[in-house]
Amino acid sequence: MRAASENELKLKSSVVSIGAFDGVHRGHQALIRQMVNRARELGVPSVVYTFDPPPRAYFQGHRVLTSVEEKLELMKKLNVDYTIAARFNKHYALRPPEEFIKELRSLGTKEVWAGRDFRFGKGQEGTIEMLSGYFTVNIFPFVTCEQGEKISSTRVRELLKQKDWIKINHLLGRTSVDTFMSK
Ligand SMILES: Cc1cc2nc3c(=O)[nH]c(=O)nc-3n(C[C@H](O)[C@H](O)[C@H](O)COP(=O)(O)O)c2cc1C
Ligand SMILES: Nc1ncnc2c1ncn2[C@@H]1O[C@H](COP(=O)(O)OP(=O)(O)OP(=O)(O)O)[C@@H](O)[C@H]1O
Repeated sequence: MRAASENELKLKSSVVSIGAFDGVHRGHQALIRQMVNRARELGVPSVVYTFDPPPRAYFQGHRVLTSVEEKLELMKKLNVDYTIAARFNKHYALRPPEEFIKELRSLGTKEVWAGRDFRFGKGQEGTIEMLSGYFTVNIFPFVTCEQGEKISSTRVRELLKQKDWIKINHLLGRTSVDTFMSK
């Protein structure tokens, strides 16, 4: 797997998932596995397009669950071919959805895999509907925990405040104490 900044990577074809993926929790993992399987099926590279820092950390000062280095490692374990970690700053956040779509086209994007709440571009103006005008967009169903609640980075952050390691590990699908104890 290779890491790249935005605009550097050009591909003839690919299947792509885009998101903050902070925590790389079980919901993210399931979505990415599905995207990787689909890329294999089509015989094209799989791409995760993520952000450093996560947009919520940038705008709302939320605690970052996964460093960019750890995220790259986790994507490698999920057999992702390319992970793009775009530097999310003032300039980047102002990019209109059309510009982001242009960038996705330069990745030869054949299919996008995302959850139904996915938004992108300046002021979150970009929608799944807009994306569907350019690419085949597949909506992946939300993975929930036993209580039926959607697994989310937000939920992991809440549990972190309560130091509920058992639930955190359950939502992440891995042991996390070492990672978070040091922060
Ligand atoms: C080019 C670009 C510009 C963005 N600008 C904003 C913004 O102005 N405000 C905002 O809240 N989020 C912005 N975002 C972040 C998205 O709303 C969203 O968090 C991101 O696409 C990741 O999706 P996810 O939240 O489902 O992980 C931007 C994303 C992209 C790709
Ligand atoms: N539980 C889940 N099951 C399947 N897909 C998910 C799940 N949670 C998020 N996704 C998808 O993963 C991508 C990245 O999502 P994102 O990083 O915003 O995760 P999140 O857990 O919803 O974060 P936050 O709680 O900060 O909003 C999006 O396409 C989103 O729809």
